[in-house]
Amino acid sequence: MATDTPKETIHIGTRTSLLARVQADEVSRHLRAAWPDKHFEIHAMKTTGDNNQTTALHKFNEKALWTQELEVLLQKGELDLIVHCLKDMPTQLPIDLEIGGITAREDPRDALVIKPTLAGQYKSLAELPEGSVVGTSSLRRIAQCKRHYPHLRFTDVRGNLGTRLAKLDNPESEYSAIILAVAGLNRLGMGERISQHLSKMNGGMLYAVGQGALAIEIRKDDARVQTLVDKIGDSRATLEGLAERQLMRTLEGGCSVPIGIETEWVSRKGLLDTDVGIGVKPAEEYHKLTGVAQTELGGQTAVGARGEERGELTDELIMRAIVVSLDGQEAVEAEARRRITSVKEADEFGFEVARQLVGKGADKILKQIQLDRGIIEEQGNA
Ligand SMILES: NCc1[nH]cc(CCC(=O)O)c1CC(=O)O
Repeated sequence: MATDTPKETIHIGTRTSLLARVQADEVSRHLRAAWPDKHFEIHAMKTTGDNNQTTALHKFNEKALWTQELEVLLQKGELDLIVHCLKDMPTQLPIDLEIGGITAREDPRDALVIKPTLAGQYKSLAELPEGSVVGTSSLRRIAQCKRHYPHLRFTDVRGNLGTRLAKLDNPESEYSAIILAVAGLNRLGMGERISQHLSKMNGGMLYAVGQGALAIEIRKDDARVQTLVDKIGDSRATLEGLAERQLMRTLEGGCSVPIGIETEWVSRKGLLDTDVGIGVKPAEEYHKLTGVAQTELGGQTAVGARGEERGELTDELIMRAIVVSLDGQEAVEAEARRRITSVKEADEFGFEVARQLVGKGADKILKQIQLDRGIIEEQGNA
């Protein structure tokens, strides 16, 4: 009779919130399906961010608010991988750790959730009456909202997702609505509470770098764990996530700075109607921007995907980004599109869009925010 050799155990770290546990479960389920001969064990622990629910997030100097305690265990070998919301990860990781992969991204948009007693009457930020209080602690959300909805007021709301919803739902609370990530609500099965899905096109709100994506942090050069992660990573989510983070890193953003982003993949095979270079983009300019080939079609200059010539799909990433001043008065926007097939290209693309933003004055907005923050914090300490 064959003796059962014990399965190798892989230790997964996560935070203790319900959302964090659901996310770790999701990743562990994918890992188990991909690696049935291994045993995956989840360990949940509190981080600095979990232990302090009152201080406004942007007042923390420590950027590794949600990650550090777990990273120490990963470094010691007590954990083999950590599941994080990509959005909560600092752009600079400890030198000996890295992102091993990013799984398929949930809906990255922001969501408007309205107080139950008002939800029948109002459906969007634009409809909320003058002076309504919207709860959010995110400078990015506040700055973009102030820009488009000067009739609303914004107040901090902290705590995990359940706590925030409970504060909103309390009929005595000041909040008429709160803004949360769609992804968190969906993962907890509360997507039906969403009144409005916000985007650049709908409400003029761009999401946070990494929002809606789960990243798996591992020890650098840990080939054993990297092999496990490779089977569950999603190449598009990984490349777009890394491109977004490179933009943020270049702008030295961190989660405390109002940078909004949208990334979108476009798959193209052959010529698209919109590529015919009449009334759209001069083909030559398009070629310079994208490297995509030009052809002559019945006297008209047209541009077509290089992929057509080789009979393959061309994957292009569109990135839209915005940097907004805290009062919403100033904003700088950029948009670019490029074929991305490697981490190197993703990094270059993020860097290029960041440079475009700086060229338009984003650095001045960011500098002013640093100055303002100094003043705000001094007042807070008085
Ligand atoms: N610490 C905030 C945080 N980090 C990740 C999410 C949502 C889920 C995600 O972006 O994957 C949230 C809550 C929110 O913004 O509503």
